[in-house]
Amino acid sequence: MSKFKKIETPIQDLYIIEPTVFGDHRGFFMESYNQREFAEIGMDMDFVQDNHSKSKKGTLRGLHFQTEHPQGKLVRAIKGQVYDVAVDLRAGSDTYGEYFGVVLSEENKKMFYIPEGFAHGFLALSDEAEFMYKTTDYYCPECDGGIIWNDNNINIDWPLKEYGLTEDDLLLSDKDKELPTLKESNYKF
Ligand SMILES: Cc1cn([C@H]2C[C@H](O)[C@@H](COP(=O)(O)OP(=O)(O)O[C@H]3O[C@@H](C)C(=O)[C@@H](O)[C@H]3O)O2)c(=O)[nH]c1=O
Repeated sequence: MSKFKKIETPIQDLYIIEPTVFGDHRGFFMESYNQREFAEIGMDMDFVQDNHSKSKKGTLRGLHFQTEHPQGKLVRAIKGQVYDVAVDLRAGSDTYGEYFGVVLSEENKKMFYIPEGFAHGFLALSDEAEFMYKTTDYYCPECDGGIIWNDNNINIDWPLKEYGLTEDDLLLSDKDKELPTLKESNYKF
């Protein structure tokens, strides 16, 4: 049996992955990725890049995708917690324009697999949040695509109030403040 548990979400091909955590008097050990064990649960992809970012509470990064060289992403929080969101942008998908969000934290150790064809973003919920992820294709700055975080039609229920945040507290990059709505961009993979 695989060391990784694959949990379905309401959106096809979008999965939460739970690792097996071995705790003892020293702390814990877990495999955060194992190609063979992932293949056992039907997740047979090749990762080529690992990323690590640190964010202050209220930082919102997203919603991002690459138009060419789309990236599948295996994401997790290694410090603090984030609300992580994927938006389905696959042409012909029954759930096109719909999102699914999940809290990923240092404590719950959940991972989220976001396949190619989705926009991705997250909100840092703890004073500091460190985020690590693997990607199936390389970073391509000239392929940058994105959708604005508060798109009315996608209507993401970002958990601001629950974490003592207001919209005024949000920290966004200049680039992310200027992203179009899904309607404006009409992007489909
Ligand atoms: C994403 C990325 C950025 N960079 C550089 C470019 C820039 O100078 C600096 C910060 O880049 P950004 O502002 O785009 O970083 P950020 O806003 O954290 O972008 C990331 O957001 C999350 C939600 C994702 O899903 C990722 O795929 C990626 O788009 O890091 C790389 O060198 N390699 C990379 O893979």
